[in-house]
Amino acid sequence: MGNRRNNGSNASFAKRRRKMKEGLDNKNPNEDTRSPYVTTIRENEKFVQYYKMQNICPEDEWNTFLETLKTDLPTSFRITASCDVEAKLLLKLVEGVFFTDLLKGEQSDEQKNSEPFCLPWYPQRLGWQLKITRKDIRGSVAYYRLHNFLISETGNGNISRQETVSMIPPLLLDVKPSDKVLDMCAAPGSKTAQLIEALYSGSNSSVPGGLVMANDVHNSRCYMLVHQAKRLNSANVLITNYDATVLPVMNLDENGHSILKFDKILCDAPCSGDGTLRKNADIWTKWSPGNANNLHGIQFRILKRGLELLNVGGRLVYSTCSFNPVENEAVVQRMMTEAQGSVVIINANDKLPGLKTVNGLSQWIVVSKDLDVYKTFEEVPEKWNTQIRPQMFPPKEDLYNLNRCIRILPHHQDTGGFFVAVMEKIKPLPWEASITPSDELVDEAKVNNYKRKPKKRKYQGYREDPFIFLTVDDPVWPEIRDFYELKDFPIQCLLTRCSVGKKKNIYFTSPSVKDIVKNNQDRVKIINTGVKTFVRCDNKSMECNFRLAQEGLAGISSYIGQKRRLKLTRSDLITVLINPTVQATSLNQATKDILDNFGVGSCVLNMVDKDFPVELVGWKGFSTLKAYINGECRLHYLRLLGVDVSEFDVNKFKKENNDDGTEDKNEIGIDEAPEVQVKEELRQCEKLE
Ligand SMILES: C[S@@+](CC[C@H](N)C(=O)[O-])C[C@H]1O[C@@H](n2cnc3c(N)ncnc32)[C@H](O)[C@@H]1O
Repeated sequence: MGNRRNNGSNASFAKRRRKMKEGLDNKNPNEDTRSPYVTTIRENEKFVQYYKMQNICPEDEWNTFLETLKTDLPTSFRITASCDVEAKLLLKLVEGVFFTDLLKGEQSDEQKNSEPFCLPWYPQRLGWQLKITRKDIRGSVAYYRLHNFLISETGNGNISRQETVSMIPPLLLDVKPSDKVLDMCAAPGSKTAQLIEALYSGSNSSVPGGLVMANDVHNSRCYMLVHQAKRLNSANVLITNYDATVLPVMNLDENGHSILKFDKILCDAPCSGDGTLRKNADIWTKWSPGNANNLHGIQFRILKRGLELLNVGGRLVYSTCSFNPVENEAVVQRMMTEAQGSVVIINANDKLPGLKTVNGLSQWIVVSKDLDVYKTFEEVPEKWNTQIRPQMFPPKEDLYNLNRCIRILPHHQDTGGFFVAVMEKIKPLPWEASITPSDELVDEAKVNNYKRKPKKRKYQGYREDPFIFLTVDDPVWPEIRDFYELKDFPIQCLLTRCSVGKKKNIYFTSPSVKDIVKNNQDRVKIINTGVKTFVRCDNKSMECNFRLAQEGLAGISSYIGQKRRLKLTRSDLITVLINPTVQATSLNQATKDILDNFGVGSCVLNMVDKDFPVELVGWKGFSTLKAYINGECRLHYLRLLGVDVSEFDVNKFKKENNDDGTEDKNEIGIDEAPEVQVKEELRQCEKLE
């Protein structure tokens, strides 16, 4: 258990064998030169003593709890819920093609041990767990197809590989399409992705009314959020870079008369992370009770700011991946004391039927980093007074229903550990009652001025380009509007990041996000927003200098007229998806006839099917048609259309064993940018003439 081999896979062995053949390496291939196993120590006496005293786990389960913590974490993933139709089709594939062999019929021992199972509490059967680890999947011949599928669909945002317990907090927030949602400590963003998906799931609009603001204090980690948001192609997301304890309020108008308060807030606080011991085994050696004491203060301040930014009637979920009551119940209790009845803890236990949890604690112990136990703050020696605070101690009686919080223990469902509290704000916080929106801004300005005086703050990370919104008199607008026959288009929702020179990419944001960015970008550090929608492609054969981008198509499709739309049959669409470029003559006669009179350039390819409507960006050449989408997206739609794409799968095990170095993969994807292709066609026509 817990063995890690440094750089010693079969793959590297096979590679070396090949190199030998070529005379590049004169080592004996039969000699195992791999470095020895490095054993990770999964023991910590203080951890055992501490948590036994804390009673986080029933006594008779303690040994199983501890033994489970020492094992590797199984793999889990979930299917993206944004689009119900696609989610159902993907689920059918997962349960069919990928899991049939594992669920029934002939099974190897390897497969028997790794049976996948559906997480009973995850809606619509979209959450899955396998009994084997990610490393096992990567290293298993039986699983290469599933592994390839997961990677391929993850890249395009159709599947998310996410730890099982991490899926819980966003579900408990119960996000609706119209909700304004804040994710305070969001990076790397697996929960943010779930929150974004929830906006779309059940919405009857491709641009829901709500939004997700994802924030993180670390500039570099904010770019992980940009990556997450990009996978989901949402116009309803903005990413900010702030210390969540002083997250500024957002103006909704120029004068600051109206400010943004959120309906749902996720406060997934930074924590000591001992719930992730199965994944991050190095925590075993670093673990100390002092870590939790040091984090309690910031966790409390983040939670407090969250509740300040929450609407009355709104819901906040506080979560950590730590077992420690000092980071969990003690933080919640401290907040409840300050909130003086304006916040209630609601029962998280019955919200996800099938999820096994234990109730939050109402009693716990507070210790020094040396494990000295203190019953009251008065007993704490002065030297620990900055680390151990009076508010960390448990209440004499549980006035706030701390037992309604939940803890997930690893041995109950073969997962990581987690803590969640669901809170609702039922009236303004005591110190909010007399504050008007403009007071909040004035107060904030005072805080900022005060902060700036002693030390000029250095700008952290990249300086972002401004977000420049288009207006009706923008010179590029008429050509875009006319070419795509855009009707009643909210042009004020289009933006660029180019302050000088030609506009390159044009992004689309939802109206709600637009208002926030416009009214705050001068005072708040916004890292990213908008989904790429129009891209400059200077091509003389096309009447407009901007092509459509697949990423933004869903958001603007309803405004696009018929002139640039092409209806395809199912078989036409499959042909276009399989081949990088298709001659019009190889399509259905009716499609070919339409194509004869269809102008060159960017267009929308529609497969009109009541069960599975598909809409893709295409490119009409002089006599050709192609889908202007990436290779993974092609594979995704081919899979959903029921085409067997296994010929495009790379069997890395087989590939490694090919002594001649040949690959077994058929490539799929765009071979050349359509504009290059058109130029080539033009040259060919000129030659013929
Ligand atoms: C537990 S992780 C969040 C995981 C994330 N919610 C997810 O599901 O992918 C905590 C995050 O909080 C961020 N963080 C730490 N201190 C913060 C602060 N004062 N304000 C905002 N974010 C903070 C860290 O950079 C880290 O990304």
